[in-house]
Amino acid sequence: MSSRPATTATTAPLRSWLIWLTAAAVYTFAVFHRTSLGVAGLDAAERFGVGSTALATFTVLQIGVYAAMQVPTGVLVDRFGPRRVLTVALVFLGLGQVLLAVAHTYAVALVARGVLGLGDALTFVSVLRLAASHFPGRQYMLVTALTGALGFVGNLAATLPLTLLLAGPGWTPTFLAAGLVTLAFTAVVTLRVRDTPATRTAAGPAASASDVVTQLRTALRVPGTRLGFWTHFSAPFSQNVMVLLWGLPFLVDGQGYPATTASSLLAVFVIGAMLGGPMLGGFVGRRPELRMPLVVTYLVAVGLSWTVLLSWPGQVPVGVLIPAFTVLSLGGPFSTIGFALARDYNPLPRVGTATGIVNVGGFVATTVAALVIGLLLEATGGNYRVALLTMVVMLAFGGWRMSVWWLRARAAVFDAEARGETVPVRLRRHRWDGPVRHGLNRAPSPV
Ligand SMILES: N[C@@H](Cc1c[nH]cn1)C(=O)NCC(=O)O
Repeated sequence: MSSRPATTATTAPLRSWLIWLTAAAVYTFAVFHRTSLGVAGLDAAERFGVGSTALATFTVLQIGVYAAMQVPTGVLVDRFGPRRVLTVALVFLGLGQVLLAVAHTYAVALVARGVLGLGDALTFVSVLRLAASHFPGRQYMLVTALTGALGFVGNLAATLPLTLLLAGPGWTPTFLAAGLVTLAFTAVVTLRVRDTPATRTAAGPAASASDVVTQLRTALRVPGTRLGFWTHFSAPFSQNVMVLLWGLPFLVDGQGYPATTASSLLAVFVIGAMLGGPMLGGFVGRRPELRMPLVVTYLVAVGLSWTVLLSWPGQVPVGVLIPAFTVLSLGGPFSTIGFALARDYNPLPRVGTATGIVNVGGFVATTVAALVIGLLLEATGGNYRVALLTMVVMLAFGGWRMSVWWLRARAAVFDAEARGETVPVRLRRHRWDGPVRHGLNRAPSPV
């Protein structure tokens, strides 16, 4: 039932690290472009003569394109190899940003952000698929976490540096330069990136529509893929919703903090994830048998954090907000355990597809939570205590589904062991695991 890695080494050579770094730089570009409207929002409103609803449409379009493209991206990356998909991603990202640079109407800008969103959607899963070929299982978690941390570099570049560029050279030169640099990076990826240590391009066989459906179904039938999906669903949405949308209004309107204090408090989310991700990745890579108990403990800590935040009488003090936000900031890093599960329980030619499925989880949860909170705020006249209860309900739902698939994934591992198959992680049997059921929970044979 285990995956068959392209590498059998216990640690990856320096060359693989350099190849991964080049691929991960594409993700840094993607996050820069993804988050660039954060500080350019007011300029965009003025340039295109639009209001806040039109601006929000940019974000909705982007998230929509991203979520819709995750499973196709996984399939494409298994079929054509990560190097080719990353090259196409850069072309979309660059063209989208160039189009935005010269756009003078809202309609053209919307098309530009859609094209850019397409490039963004192709990136993360491709980088992870490449990492799965270059790194052994015990290093994969660390590499995934480091990839996430490099995304934050793009995020940071899209804050103060971008603000200064927009205030100096202005909209067109800034976005034109960003787009052209991105397009130029296609040469670096084409020349430097190799899909596996042994081959430049690791493409799968030509596949008909029914082959693709079978590949998807097979990946979905693996309990480890489902467990990865629900882990990625449950862990990151609290962090995402706070950073992307409701963190600032909660602190300013709900808690009465000045906007400057609120912005500084939100920096905890970036710092926590950047530092916590690699630490968690390094530890879980060495002790993979502890990853699910750690996720469960983490979700309980998130539940407790929300309980404290939402039940505090009056304004929640900064001394309470910082530790609570630190806990929530680890949602992104913990969600990457979902990708490690996809990699461990699927054979290499299917890891892209499984990773795409897992990556949908967090984005579905984030979108649903953000929308429901907005609706509840409107319905209650701005009562954040009630609206943010959505987080607790979503957490309980995700935690329940995750527990169900955790038990099923464990049962599949014990059954595979009983059949004499190698398993990615040796688990200790507990009473709540029930008896071994030979022949049941049989994981699909590796393709
Ligand atoms: N959960 C994030 C990755 C991450 C790691 N550390 C913090 N965040 C994720 O799934 N990202 C996908 C993407 O395209 O950004």
